[in-house]
This record gives sequence, structure tokens and C-alpha cells, in this order.
Amino acid sequence: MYLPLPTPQEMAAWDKRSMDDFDLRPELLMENASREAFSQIKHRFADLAGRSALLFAGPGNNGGDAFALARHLWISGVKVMTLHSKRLKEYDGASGYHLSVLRKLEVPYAHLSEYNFDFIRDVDIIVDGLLGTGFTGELRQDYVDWIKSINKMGEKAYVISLDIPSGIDGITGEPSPVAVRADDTVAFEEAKLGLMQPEAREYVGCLSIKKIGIPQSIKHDSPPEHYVLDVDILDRLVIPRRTMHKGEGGHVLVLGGSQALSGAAVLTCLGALRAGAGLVTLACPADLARQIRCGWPEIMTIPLGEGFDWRREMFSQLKDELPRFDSVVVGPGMGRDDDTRAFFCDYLENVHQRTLFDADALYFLAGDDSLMQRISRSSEVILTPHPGEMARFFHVSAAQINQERSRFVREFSEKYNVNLVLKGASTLISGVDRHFYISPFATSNLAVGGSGDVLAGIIGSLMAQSLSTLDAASLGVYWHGLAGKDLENTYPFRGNLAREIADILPGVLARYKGKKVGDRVFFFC
Ligand SMILES: NC(=O)C1=CN([C@@H]2O[C@H](COP(=O)(O)OP(=O)(O)OC[C@H]3O[C@@H](n4cnc5c(N)ncnc54)[C@H](OP(=O)(O)O)[C@@H]3O)[C@@H](O)[C@H]2O)[C@@H](O)CC1
Ligand SMILES: [K+]
Repeated sequence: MYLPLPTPQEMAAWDKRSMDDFDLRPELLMENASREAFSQIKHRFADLAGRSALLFAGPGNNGGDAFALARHLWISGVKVMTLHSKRLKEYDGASGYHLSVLRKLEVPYAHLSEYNFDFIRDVDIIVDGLLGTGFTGELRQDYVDWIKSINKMGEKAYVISLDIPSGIDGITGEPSPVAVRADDTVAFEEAKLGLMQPEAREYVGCLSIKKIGIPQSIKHDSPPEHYVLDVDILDRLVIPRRTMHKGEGGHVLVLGGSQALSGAAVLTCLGALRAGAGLVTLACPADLARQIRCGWPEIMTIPLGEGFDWRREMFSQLKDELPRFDSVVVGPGMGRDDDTRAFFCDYLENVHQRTLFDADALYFLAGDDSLMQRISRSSEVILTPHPGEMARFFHVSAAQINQERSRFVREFSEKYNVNLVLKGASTLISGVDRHFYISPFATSNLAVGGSGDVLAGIIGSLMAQSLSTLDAASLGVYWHGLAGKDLENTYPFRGNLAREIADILPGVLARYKGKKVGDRVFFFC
């Protein structure tokens, strides 16, 4: 359901405890790592004998992984050349051990700085073992040059990165300033946080996670802060009983819509219905409700007051009805004028405990900290801003939010302690459980007006179906992402409508629920 995403520091701590507490030798972990990478290469090349491989071995243990892998390739009849970044006598520890075995086998090697890439004709396999989780800061110039050489040769050759493409920051996922573009990345034990950031996406290729023998108890005792959502989160949705009645599907109330933006509220209702809510009611100004009722018979309405505009006094009409709903989504297309704000403030005085705040509700909340104080520290509410909406809370630009998504999400969570979904490529969720959950999906098919409204409806629907708010957010984000990913097949150049995201929800659930994907991170290819 959630795969751990350790930072390089968290990974190093696990590594150290494996040695200190369990006497697991680093040579052994390195051997396991290299065997996993080797089996990935065998998976790609049916017949390895006679192939050629160029292995780049950096100064640390990532380089040691490459030395051990060179041995497996050599024994399988591959023509191997191992290129090392520092002088042979400087390698010690586990890397030194695997290098010494390699030398006894008389596997060819050369110092990277003395090697002339112009002599390379065709090479089948390039192994990137330059830098792993010990990489920090900006690449030194010699590494920039080596990485560029790998990428140039990689236009024709197969490139496999060990643990993480060299040059990718293990936390932010950014190339610093360049990085290896891999066909495959084999992450050892767990995927590192940086691998799941959108910035790393075009470098990682197909990502697989291979266990190398770190004891479970270590990971259990020191869990990481970040996780990536996995396909089996769909198992949270059970096959409905044949005899169920619509009341058991949950009843969602949507508060939204205005004359200019009635579509947003409709899309939220549609998202909720397609995500299985038994009943969906839209409460909005009376004339708007009448219009919407004509085109959407599945959506029930509560016409408030009269006309098309929100008014404070409309809330008194709604107040006593609130308890009959299982969840409330407030904000889509609601508008931002003072009367709407007054209505919203009255709603906050009587807030339904399971409320999702989106769109214009976030605008009001971001503009007045006293409003945020009314909902802070509630585990049942959730906010679903896009970067622009998040930016208002911090008085920064959307671009600044995108540059440091994790930091802003962390600050927000620490200040208000509510569940938060920061939308965008690789949507980030922070829960009141103090963990962070990342969506594996980054697809342009979700970058369309109304997509966020649909997501609000999906999460609202799941909240009404008795999932915890955090589970509803995680499952909703995954399901929405899956639908977007699926739309790539039909609309590789985009052009899908937001309503189509909603419409295919039941179908993608039926197709992907229960799907086994082995060690591979689903769709991360
Ligand atoms: N976790 C585990 O259980 C297991 C982990 N394993 C493997 O170990 C890897 C982590 O190994 P690690 O810690 O030795 O780090 P790693 O990235 O190889 O090298 C760090 C060196 O890089 C250099 N360097 C740093 N920044 C730089 C820069 N900006 N520009 C240029 N150079 C820079 C710097 O060296 P310097 O040249 O400065 O002395 C630094 O010392 C991990 O990813 C996995 O593959 C497996 O063996 C199985 C068990
Ligand atoms: K690497």
C-alpha cells in the first residue's frame, strides 16, 4: 500500500545498524545488490555471452557495487571494461574487497581520467556505478564530463543505474546539474526519496526495487518519513455487497458553484458519484441549482435562498441539514466575493467534522489565519491546494512552492496539523500521522481544468464511505492518477476532458485492482 522512501541519511542509518546490530558485512550487502542488478540485466539480454559492457565505478560503495557486478558479467562471458574514478590502492572496505577479486580474475580495468572514450565503438551495456546515496551538492567537473559521456553512449547502448542515476539528488530528485539517463534503475532495498520526485522522472527509466537483506526489524524500528503510494492501495475498496442500499455508499454534500463557475461543482459531484458515493447533493444558490438540476438528474440539489449569488443568511437553511451527510466538499467554483466569504465563515462556525476544503474555500482560508485556526488540529478535515493555492498561505509564488514542495508541506503540517494534499506532478500528501505520501503518477492528462474538482469529489466520496480521511486522500490521489495514466493510452497528446477522468474511474479500478507488479514500481517506466 505504501512503499518506504528513505532519504540517503535514513538509508545510511539502516545500513549502519545492519552492521552494528546484526553483523551483516557490507561485502555481503554489496554482493546482494550486484546480483540484483545482474538479474535485471539478464532480464533485458536473453544471451549475455559475447556482449560488451562498460562499467563506471565511482569512489564509494556505489562503485563497489559496480566492481561486484563486473565479476558477474565477466563470469557470464561478457567483454567487460571497468573504469574506476580513483586510484586502485585508494579503494578500501567492501569496495576494495570486490575490486581485489576482480583483479585476481584479471578483468580489464582503467582509470577514468586516463580513458579515452573516442576509442569506444559500440558497447551493449553501460553500468552507472559512479555515485549513489553518498552524493551531495553539485557534481565536480570530471563527473559532469563522465556523465555526459555515459548519456552520449547511452543513445545507442542500454544504461543501468545502480541505486540511483548518478547526479540525481537523493532528496530533491534534481540533476545537479546533469545526471545519467538510465533505461533501468535498480534501487537497493528501497527506492530513495529523490527517485520519486518529478524532477528525477526522465532520468530513472524503469525503476525496480530489489531487497538486499536489510533486516525488517531495523526498518520497523526506524521508519522513514516518506512513502510512495502503491497499487495495492486499491484493495482498500472492497467489492460491494449485492444487497447494499444506496445509503451505505455514503452521502456527500458539495457546497460550491457560482454563475460563472457552475461546472466546477458539477465535476466534483461527478467525481463523487463515479467514486461510488451512494448519494450526492449539491447545495448552491437557488437559480443555479435549478439550472444544474436540468442537465444532471443524478445530482440532488438543495436550492439556497434565491438568485445566483451566495448570501450569509443561506447558511441558516443548511445548518440543521448538515448532520445527515457523511462528508462535505466545500469550495469548487464557489466564487470569492464578500457575501460568499460570509457564508463560508458561518459554515466554519458549524463545520462538518469530515470536510474537504478546495478551491475558493482555500482562498478564504489562506487570507485569514483566524479561519485556519478553527479547523487546525482536526484529523478529519483535509485541504487540497494546487501550488497556486498553497502559495497564498505562504505569500510566495507557485513556482517557489514547486521548487520546495516538501518543505512547504512540512511547514504547513507543523503549523496546522491537518491532512493536506498538494496537487501537481507527483502529488504530495501529508497526514496528521506526520508522514508524507507521494503519488507515483506524473501525467499531463491530469493537467486540465476541472481535474482538481474531480479529485475533490473522489476524496469526498471515499470520506463518506467510512475510510479515514488520510486513507481517503491517499486512495483518491492514487485512483485519480491511475485514471490520468490510463487516459495517456487513448489521448497521448492530451485533449481529454476532466469529466472523462471521472467517467473512467470505475473501469480503471476494475482493471488494476489486484494487479501484481512484482518489484517494479507500477507505471514508473
Ligand atoms: N545502504 C546499503 O545498505 C548499501 C549501499 N550500497 C551502495 O552504496 C551506496 C552508498 O555508498 P557511499 O555512502 O559510499 O556513497 P557513494 O555515493 O557511492 O559515494 C560517495 C562519494 O562520492 C563522492 N562525491 C560526493 N559528492 C560528490 C560530488 N558532488 N561530486 C563528485 N563526487 C562526489 C565522494 O567521494 P570523494 O571523491 O569526494 O572522496 C563521496 O565519498 C549506495 O547508493 C549503494 O549503491 C550497496 O553497496 C549495498 C549496501
Ligand atoms: K549510480
